[in-house]
Amino acid sequence: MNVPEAPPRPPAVILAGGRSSRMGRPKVGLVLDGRTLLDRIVERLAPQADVIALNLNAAPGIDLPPGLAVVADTVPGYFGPLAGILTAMRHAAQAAPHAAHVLTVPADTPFFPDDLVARLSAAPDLEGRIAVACSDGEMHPLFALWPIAIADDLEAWIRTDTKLRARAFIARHPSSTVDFPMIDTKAGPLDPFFNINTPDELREAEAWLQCLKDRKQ
Ligand SMILES: Nc1nc2c(ncn2[C@@H]2O[C@H](COP(=O)(O)OP(=O)(O)OP(=O)(O)O)[C@@H](O)[C@H]2O)c(=O)[nH]1
Ligand SMILES: [Mg+2]
Repeated sequence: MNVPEAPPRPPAVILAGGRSSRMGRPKVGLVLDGRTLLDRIVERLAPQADVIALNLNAAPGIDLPPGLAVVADTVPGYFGPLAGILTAMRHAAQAAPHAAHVLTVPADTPFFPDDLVARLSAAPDLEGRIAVACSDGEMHPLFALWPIAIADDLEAWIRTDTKLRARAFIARHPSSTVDFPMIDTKAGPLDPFFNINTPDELREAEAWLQCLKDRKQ
């Protein structure tokens, strides 16, 4: 019997290298219903990814799980999320030398889909292509599979471009967008890529989490 082969799980890097200035403290350590965001992200990522690393440029303010590699930006200076993506590519080239793509997910988005990798990696003609998530008509450039081979181009872009928009970088390369559905809850549709940037959004996330729990009962 031919059992279809599962696609290889990519190396993954959790992006948490920003300043968290709107929140006022590192977002990885925020507690949502008794568990840190980092815990929640790692739990959701673990079945989908091969090796997992955490991109950080400052102390996280919490104890990190043992075995989680921590990588600071390879081009220091807070050049934005693209610097974290470059760091992810450089790290993956070392930590998973046979991988063609690296997955990135930001640390502040606790409800991201548990079939993120399955669906991104099913994008047609993936070789050499960026596969990026999208919901409700909006692209989420930090949820993507990135060809590791474009690291040098990204580094040159970071060193020369002034705006450093992830969408503009994606437009330089072949890419596919993969659409993810909203999650139905009794309070209305929840975007699985809802992200937490402010204390108000942390409270909102608590409310959404309750809706998700009610949904399971
Ligand atoms: N490596 C790296 N990641 C960054 C940088 N700036 C933002 N990010 C990451 O990009 C993602 C989206 O950024 P934001 O949601 O704005 O997070 P932030 O920059 O920490 O928060 P603010 O300072 O409030 O804007 C988060 O996962 C950040 O950690 C950076 O300079 N370097
Ligand atoms: Mg954010």
